[in-house]
Amino acid sequence: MSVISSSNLTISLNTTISLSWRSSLPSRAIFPRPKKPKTLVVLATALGAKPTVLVAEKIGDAGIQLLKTFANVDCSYNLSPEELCTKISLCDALIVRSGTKVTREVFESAMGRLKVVGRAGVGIDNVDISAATEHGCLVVNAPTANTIAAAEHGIALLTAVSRNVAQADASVKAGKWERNKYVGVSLVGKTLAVMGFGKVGSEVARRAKGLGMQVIAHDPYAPADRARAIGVELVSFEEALTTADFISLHMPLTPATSKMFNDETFSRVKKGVRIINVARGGVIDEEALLRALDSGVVAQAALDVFTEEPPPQENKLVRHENVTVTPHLGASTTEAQEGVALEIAEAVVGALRGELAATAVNAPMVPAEVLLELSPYVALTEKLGRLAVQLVAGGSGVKFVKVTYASTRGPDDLDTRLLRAMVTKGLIEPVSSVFVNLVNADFIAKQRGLRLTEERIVLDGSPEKPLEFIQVRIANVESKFVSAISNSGEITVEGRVKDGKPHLTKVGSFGVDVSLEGSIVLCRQSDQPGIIGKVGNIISEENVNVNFMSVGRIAPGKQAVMTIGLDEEPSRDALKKIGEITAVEEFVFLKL
Ligand SMILES: NC(=O)C1=CN([C@@H]2O[C@H](COP(=O)(O)OP(=O)(O)OC[C@H]3O[C@@H](n4cnc5c(N)ncnc54)[C@H](O)[C@@H]3O)[C@@H](O)[C@H]2O)C=CC1
Ligand SMILES: O=C(O)C(=O)COP(=O)(O)O
Repeated sequence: MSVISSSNLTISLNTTISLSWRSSLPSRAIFPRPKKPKTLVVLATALGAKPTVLVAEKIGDAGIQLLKTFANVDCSYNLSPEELCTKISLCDALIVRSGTKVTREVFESAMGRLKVVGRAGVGIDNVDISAATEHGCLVVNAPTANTIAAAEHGIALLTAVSRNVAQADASVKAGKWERNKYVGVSLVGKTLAVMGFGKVGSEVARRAKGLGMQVIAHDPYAPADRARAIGVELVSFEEALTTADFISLHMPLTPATSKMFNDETFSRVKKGVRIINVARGGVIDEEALLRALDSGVVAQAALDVFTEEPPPQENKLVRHENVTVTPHLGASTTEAQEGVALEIAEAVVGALRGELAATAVNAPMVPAEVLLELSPYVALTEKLGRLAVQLVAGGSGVKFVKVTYASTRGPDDLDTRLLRAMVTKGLIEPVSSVFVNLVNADFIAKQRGLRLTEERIVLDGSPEKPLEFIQVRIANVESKFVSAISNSGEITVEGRVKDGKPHLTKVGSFGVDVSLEGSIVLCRQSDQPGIIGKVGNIISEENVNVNFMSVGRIAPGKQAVMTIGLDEEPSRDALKKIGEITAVEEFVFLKL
């Protein structure tokens, strides 16, 4: 049975697919690893006890209510870094805004339990994404619900600086009446440079045009047609700097944008420019801005965000008479906060349920339809990885793995990121204590020096099924089952999906056919009558059920490989007896 709720991508399948759980969970894990049916999960399998979500900063009530329908919700605000690290090992998810630093220490302190960090907002510069990825923790954000609020705040600051609203307000409240001092500048006909033409930047541009401004934008990644559609010209950084009367910042804080506005940039701006920053404090070198304000190069600045928040008391920018400040209020409207809270609660609950989050920051997004179609192949790839690595003789390290996908579909119609992650999971988990999921698969592979390359074979035929067969090959190793080495000198296993179930269809150069469930015995014997009966007897004496059996031979009377699928694990004694059958040349027992 498969269930899909199209609205938010809930998928339940009878197949055994887990992108995150190890076969043996630590006892503190709150979700028991389910038997059947299993759920296609990325991060967790929500059966049994409720997960725990720590909400470390205030979010809208609608989000909290939604979280409570699925999880135990611990709203603990103003935690010190130490308190957060202490609490986190008891939590499956953490929700923060911009005020909490989710550092490497937080992920380390979580000791594997933290499955998802939800950033209730856009900027994820307060979350150590590399550390999250390395720990297999998904990071999701809420990228759309506060766009308008941030754009409106940008416009509020733009109009406030142009008319000295904040300064004049303070002056009147101080008992003064300084009409000549606070003469402003008009916006109409002035040039506004929007730096960062994304969601917020384009909404600011749209509104500024309504105020009669000439709007230009600089954004190396923005599509020109989107700008054209709202009458905005995309220009170079240089042109934006040198022609703008007002500059409004709307790019993310990244290593590339850090201190993008510095002494050198300020030396190129039009004298008397006014700067609005509702993005991130770190995109401006604050000391350089102070110098530019003092020299009159920058006439005024309006800042909602600061390098350090809250800024220290003695911060000269905050106290500067030509600077208008607000305490990171861009997203703070009632409407935006309700929207953000719902957006992040849905993303976090979805992730805990095992859905692939649409707002994932550190994992590839795989659409629901693709996920459903690929699910049996996801199981197949993990199992092929598991089998292949168990065929490696002790002592030989796995470094070079090739995965071949044979499909009638063109490479653009086949997204293999999920399959690749699952091969990595299958290869690494049986021989280590790490757990691998879609988030950390590439990182873990790299860390272990595992080079996994992918290859496509494009077959003729109708592209109804996504894949015909998948082959996993391990090069430069010895095998404990010599017959698993194909003519190319690599351990080779190949599988297909038959009736929705993963099957092993080739080992080395031998064609086999066994359903990949339970465990299997691979056995090479000289092809002669009676062997199947002898092996079958030994297994049945153990009361172990044989679920599948196939024999593939090179030629009559020569060698054959028998593949036996077993529901339970036979005793060592039984395995020894199989090895003692005279015609059996080699055999291996593999757990799936
Ligand atoms: N003050 C506040 O409360 C809020 C602040 N923000 C901040 O506003 C910023 C923008 O948010 P969104 O528009 O939602 O993000 P977005 O991702 O939609 O847009 C960011 C744009 O910046 C562009 N960009 C990246 N590097 C650039 C560079 N070197 N030069 C110019 N453009 C560059 C990107 O191409 C993208 O189009 C983020 O930093 C976010 O954290 C967002 C919401 C509220
Ligand atoms: O969404 C963003 O990037 C913001 O800066 C909003 O931050 P906040 O959630 O208000 O702390």
